[in-house]
Amino acid sequence: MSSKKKTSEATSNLRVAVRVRPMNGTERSEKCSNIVKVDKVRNSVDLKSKPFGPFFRVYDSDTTQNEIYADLVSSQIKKVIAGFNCTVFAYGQTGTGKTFTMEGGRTDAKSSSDDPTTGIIPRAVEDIFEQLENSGCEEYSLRVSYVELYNEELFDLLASSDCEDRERLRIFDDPNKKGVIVSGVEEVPVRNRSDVYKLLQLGAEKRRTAATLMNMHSSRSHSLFMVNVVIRENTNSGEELVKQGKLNLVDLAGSENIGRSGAQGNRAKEAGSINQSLLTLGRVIRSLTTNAQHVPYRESKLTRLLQDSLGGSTITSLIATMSPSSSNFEESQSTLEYAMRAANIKNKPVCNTKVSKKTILKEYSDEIEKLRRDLRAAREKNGIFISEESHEEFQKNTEKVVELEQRLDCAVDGLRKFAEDFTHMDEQYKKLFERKEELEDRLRERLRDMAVKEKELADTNDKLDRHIEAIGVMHQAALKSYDQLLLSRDAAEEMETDIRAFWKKVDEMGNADDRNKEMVECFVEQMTSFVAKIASQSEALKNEATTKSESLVHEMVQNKLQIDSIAQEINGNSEEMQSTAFTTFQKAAELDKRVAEKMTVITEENRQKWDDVLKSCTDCYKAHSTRLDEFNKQLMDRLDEIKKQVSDFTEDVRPLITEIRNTTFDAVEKRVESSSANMTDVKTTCSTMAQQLKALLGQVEQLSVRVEENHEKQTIADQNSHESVLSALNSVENVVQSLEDMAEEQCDVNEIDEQAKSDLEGIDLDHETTVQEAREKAVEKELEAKEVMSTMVTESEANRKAAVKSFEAVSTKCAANSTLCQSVGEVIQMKCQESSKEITTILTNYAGATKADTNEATDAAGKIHLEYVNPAENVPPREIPKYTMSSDLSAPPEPDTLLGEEEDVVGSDEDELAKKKRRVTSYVRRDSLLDTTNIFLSPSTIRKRRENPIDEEDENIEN
Ligand SMILES: Nc1ncnc2c1ncn2[C@@H]1O[C@H](COP(=O)(O)OP(=O)(O)OP(=O)(O)O)[C@@H](O)[C@H]1O
Repeated sequence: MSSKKKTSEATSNLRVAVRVRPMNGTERSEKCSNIVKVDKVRNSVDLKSKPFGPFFRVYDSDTTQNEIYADLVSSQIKKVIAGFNCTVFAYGQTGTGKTFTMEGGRTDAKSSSDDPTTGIIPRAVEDIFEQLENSGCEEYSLRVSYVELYNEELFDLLASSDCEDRERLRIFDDPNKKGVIVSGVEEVPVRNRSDVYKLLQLGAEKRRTAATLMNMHSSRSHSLFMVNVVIRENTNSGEELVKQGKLNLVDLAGSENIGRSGAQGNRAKEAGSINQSLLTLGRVIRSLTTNAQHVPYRESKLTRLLQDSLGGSTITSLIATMSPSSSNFEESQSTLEYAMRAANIKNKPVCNTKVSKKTILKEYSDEIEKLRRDLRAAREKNGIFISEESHEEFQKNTEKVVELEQRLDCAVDGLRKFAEDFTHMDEQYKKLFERKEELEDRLRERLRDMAVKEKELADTNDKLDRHIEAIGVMHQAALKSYDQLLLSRDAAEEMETDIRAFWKKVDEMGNADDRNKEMVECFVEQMTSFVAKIASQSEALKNEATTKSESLVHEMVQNKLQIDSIAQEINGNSEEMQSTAFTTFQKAAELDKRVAEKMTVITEENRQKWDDVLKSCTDCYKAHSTRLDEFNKQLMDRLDEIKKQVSDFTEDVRPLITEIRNTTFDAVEKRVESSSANMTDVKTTCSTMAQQLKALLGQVEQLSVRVEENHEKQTIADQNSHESVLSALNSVENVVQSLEDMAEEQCDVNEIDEQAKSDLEGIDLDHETTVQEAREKAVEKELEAKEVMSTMVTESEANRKAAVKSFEAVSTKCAANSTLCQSVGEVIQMKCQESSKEITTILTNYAGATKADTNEATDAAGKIHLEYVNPAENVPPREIPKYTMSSDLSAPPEPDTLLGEEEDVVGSDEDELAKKKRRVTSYVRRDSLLDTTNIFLSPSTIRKRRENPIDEEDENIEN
């Protein structure tokens, strides 16, 4: 009611979410591209890479209806139940999914579980019911109203009247609140979930839709679905408090480009009206976000209806829907800008406080009374308007009367609804009370039952205590028996073990005796055969040894004879070697001597010849040089003479110059001829000298070959002198050659003659020096050769003497060895004969002794008589002694005697007790009987059986 006090929360921004629907068939067929990217991390949307946001939430085309509801709306339902007013509205371009988001995909759905495309409105109502039930709230009332705003006219979608004559609804400002009152709207009570689906279907049928180019079922109006929740609480003082919350779910008509949507006629008018109201909404949003002084709520009915949701005390969420397609770029951009702006709107949510029933009734009656008064006054006022001028005022007053009447109707209607709600909640309370009574009766009955059961339980506990006591006594007795049995059984076990060991030993001894007897018999047999074998083997050995020793002696005699002959041979050989060596050494000495002498002679001859050759060579060169000098001199004289004649002629007879020239030419020719002749002589002489030198060279080579053949050692020593001789001869040859060359050259030029002469002189000089050096080297080498020879002769003499000495020593040793061979051979022969005799004697003795031994062993083996005593004879029979039996042990007390009489037990309790009794009995029996009869069970087996659950034992016994 108007006078309800409210508690406020902190300021909060409008919660704006953006939802992008999937591409539709038209967009896909037109091959439009996706220009929208949803960033769920940053809660922003990129449109053609331009970012918008951040928003409260962003949902891509894959997001389900359920996800959006759970994420965005569910929390608001809690607030509604807590007493807040909440609004969720969808805004966006036509065909982008506002109706799909708010209402869902199907109109015939029966519940959200039946259809996953179910929208926010049905889910919200379902959720309200669920949350009310879960919160344990028993007294509540839900009313829904559903209106549409079409062409700036408000119509009730739940009114019973037909489509055509639907009554327009009026809106009044609520003087006490920031909102409006919709006069005459149906507020249909909803008692369960399915009611909502029916109402939605009814509303959807009435809502104005039409096919446009953008949407086959385009909503041509804005729709507002309102849920009013009234909750009653009863205080301890018996006061009734009422709490109210309201949920507005708004599906706006889509903003549209009339050109693109193809709207014409009525459709174009609708679109214009839709765009107009959306424009006003935009202006309101802008004013709210720019802190403008005036907010134009009153400019459209839409903004009047949403006044409290925009900048008021309502908790508001806006879902901006958009297409991903490039074809809707501009509309999408405008939607996102709109959403960005709306996100800045600040609301101050206020919680409606709980008001008592009395207060509400008083408020209603006060308001109705006031309205009646006002109405009366207005009607009375109408009665006094008589003049024409006051007609306008009359008109105004009439309107006021009508408004007051409607307000009064509203207030009365409100009171009626309140009374209805209360009646409904009273009914709920009555039902609750009845249920409570019923529950209390049941509780009392249960308590009575419980008292009886407690008594029975106490009795049973007593019995159980006695049972437990009895079981304890039996258990002690059984334990005692068990301990006794264990002791007896341990003793018996020990004895049994001893007896078994004894019998085992007796058996083992018998077996061992059998085996020993067999072994001794076998041994005697083996010994006998062994002795016989030994005897025969020793006889054979004796015979074989005799044969072998005789053959050995024979072989030794042969060997001795061979050694004798070898010794004699050594003797002969040593003598022969001695004489041969002597002769050889003598020959070698002589040879050495002869070689030395011969070498000396050859060397001497060689030197002599070499000297002669060199001397003749020197002489020859000297003579040649002299003759060359003379020739040169003659040549020069004659040239001087010619020169003189030529100069005389030139001076005396110039006209005869030609003749003189000819004469001179002739003279020159002659001189050249004579020079040629001289040259030929010189050449001949030179070639003769060369031949002589070559012959000498041949002799020298022969000599050197001989020297090489005679003595190899001398060759090494002479090698150096031979090489020097060869080099000297080479240089002589070179000189001869150069002399020949020079002689030829001299024919042409006097200067060359001069040069040749001086060269020749130089060569002569060199030659002499070389010859002299060669001579000196030859003398040196000869001395060296002689020295080597004498050293060699001395060494060979010494060697020879040493060799003779060693030969003598060797031959002496050979003779001694030969003698030793002979004597050793004789000793071997003698020893062999002796050994042979001894071996024969030993073997004879051994054979005799072996025979005696074997006879003795055979006798001894024959004398062995084995005695066999059976250990199993004369021993007590194999019987296990008898041990203490269960009858000798003190029997455990019977459980019946311990438990006493059970006459007072009846019915099923008797069965129960009998069962327990049986279990105890079986337990005792099992412990006493099983343990005593199976005396040879191992302690671990018995322990295991004791530890088995009684029920299992029971089963075994019963089986
Ligand atoms: N998220 C979605 N997933 C699947 N289909 C969708 C989705 N959103 C919208 N649609 C489909 O797109 C079509 C248009 O959606 P809807 O009628 O809800 O748009 P609108 O915004 O209410 O349009 P108008 O403003 O013209 O009434 C429908 O067929 C609907 O089923």
